[in-house]
Amino acid sequence: MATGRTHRPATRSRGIPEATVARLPLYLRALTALSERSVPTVSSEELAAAAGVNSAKLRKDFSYLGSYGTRGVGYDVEYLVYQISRELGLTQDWPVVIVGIGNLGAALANYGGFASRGFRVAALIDADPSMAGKPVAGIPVQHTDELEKIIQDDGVSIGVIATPAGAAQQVCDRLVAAGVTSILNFAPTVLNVPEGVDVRKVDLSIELQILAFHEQRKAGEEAVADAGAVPPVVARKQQPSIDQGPDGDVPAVMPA
Ligand SMILES: NC(=O)c1ccc[n+]([C@@H]2O[C@H](COP(=O)([O-])OP(=O)(O)OC[C@H]3O[C@@H](n4cnc5c(N)ncnc54)[C@H](O)[C@@H]3O)[C@@H](O)[C@H]2O)c1
Repeated sequence: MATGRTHRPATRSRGIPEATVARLPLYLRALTALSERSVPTVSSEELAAAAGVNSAKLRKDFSYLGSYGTRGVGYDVEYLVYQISRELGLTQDWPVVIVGIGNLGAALANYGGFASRGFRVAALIDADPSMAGKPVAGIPVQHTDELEKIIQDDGVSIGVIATPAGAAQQVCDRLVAAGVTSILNFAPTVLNVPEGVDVRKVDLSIELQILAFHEQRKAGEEAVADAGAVPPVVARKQQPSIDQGPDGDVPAVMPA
């Protein structure tokens, strides 16, 4: 769900395009829901609808995984969950640190969905000395003085930045210098990172601005229709609908 900046090429070394990688979590989410309902198999059409992706694109994506399904039966749900999890690197535990334990950092720390997807919150770090030792989501907050030690001791490679924008670059530099190679940035600022470090950026206000743009356009079209003019059907058809990205999928935030 993040708009990202990455130094990786558009196609990963194992030949899976980045656009496919960005859709794998959508398939996994839909498959996990099917698995929880003990559904054994699923057709490409059903899974595509559940993931909000076009079914031809889904079949193409799965062909990169070497998964073709069985004609008349579909895909084995459990096996696909395993295959996609393995491809995304989720079959191993990923310790994650969250830096900046304010409103957002605390909400992220309390979110149970990380752990259930293989992301263990290894540490919560904040610059405010009065927070040190106070538990958030059952984990004591540690001071930023400890940042390098925590990352090295825990072998952390993923850092989440939830500090004010003005502190984000400095936090990012420290994380990277300590060995972090993937950053999820919630602060509204562009981070500069060296080659080999991936940054994904989440900004919900940008998403709202995009929705506002579409709302404004819809309102304009309704005004034209109300005035008795012919609605611009052709122009509308050429645009993705508001619940679809340009690829026909439904990201909350456009994949990079
Ligand atoms: N991406 C989004 O959709 C989204 C949504 C909400 C907030 N935000 C952003 O997330 C950030 C946090 O928002 P918030 O409401 O939680 O703010 P907040 O003020 O409640 O929390 C910020 C925390 O960061 C800590 N901090 C400040 N400098 C630090 C540093 N150098 N190292 C470590 N910790 C430091 C502060 O002590 C504080 O606890 C802001 O940048 C905000 O704009 C993004």
